[in-house]
Amino acid sequence: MADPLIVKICGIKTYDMLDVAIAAGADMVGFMHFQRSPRHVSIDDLGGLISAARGRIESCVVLVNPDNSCVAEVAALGPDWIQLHGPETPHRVEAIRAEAGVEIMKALPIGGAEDVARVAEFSEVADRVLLDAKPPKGADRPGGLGESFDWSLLDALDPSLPFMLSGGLTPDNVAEAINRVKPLGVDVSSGVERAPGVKDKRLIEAFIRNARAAV
Ligand SMILES: O=C(O)c1ccccc1N[C@@H]1O[C@H](COP(=O)(O)O)[C@@H](O)[C@H]1O
Repeated sequence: MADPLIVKICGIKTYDMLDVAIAAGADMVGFMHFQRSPRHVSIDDLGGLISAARGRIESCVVLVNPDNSCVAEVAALGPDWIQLHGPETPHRVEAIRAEAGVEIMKALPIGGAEDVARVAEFSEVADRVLLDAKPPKGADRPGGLGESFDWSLLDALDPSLPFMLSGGLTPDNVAEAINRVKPLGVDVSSGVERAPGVKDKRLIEAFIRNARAAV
């Protein structure tokens, strides 16, 4: 039997939406810790959200090119995962993984064949890779822009490399994405919001329902 699809709802900021994601059957939630994000959660608030998730759903804190003190501070809160969503090199991912002692998901921007060619080196040093759309030049953040990428680029990927898919997923396109790309899991933020940083219960439920129905 195929592995069950992992569904991650990212950019959760409130206890209500954490409860919604859990009740709707998500496997993971992501909390952003990046000042420029409309989903930014402070260190103080992260602690409470991670504790509220513990034992109910896997939690993941999203960081962008963090320094060692930020990694240590976040790891001490006890999330299941840290997602690295910046320009971290394979060497840096390896160092953070050793330092943090939690599982590491490395997000990689995909905009062309050269980006697909780099996935394998990160698969060796991270516990999981997440493939996201490459942000346009001048974007003020490296993700969470609701932009998708050309999924056919992934045809060139070694089929033995598992990955999660993100970037512009919505309740309307998630089934098509799953059938086309056959990812280990799917990750969404903007596509389940009614405004930047404001999650919508019905969209979260529809996203998870449509993702589960696709497999
Ligand atoms: O959400 C953000 O603002 C963000 C900021 C910096 C790095 C990553 C960010 N979000 C992550 O990007 C992917 C795709 O998001 P979307 O569904 O296209 O909006 C996802 O992992 C977000 O959590």
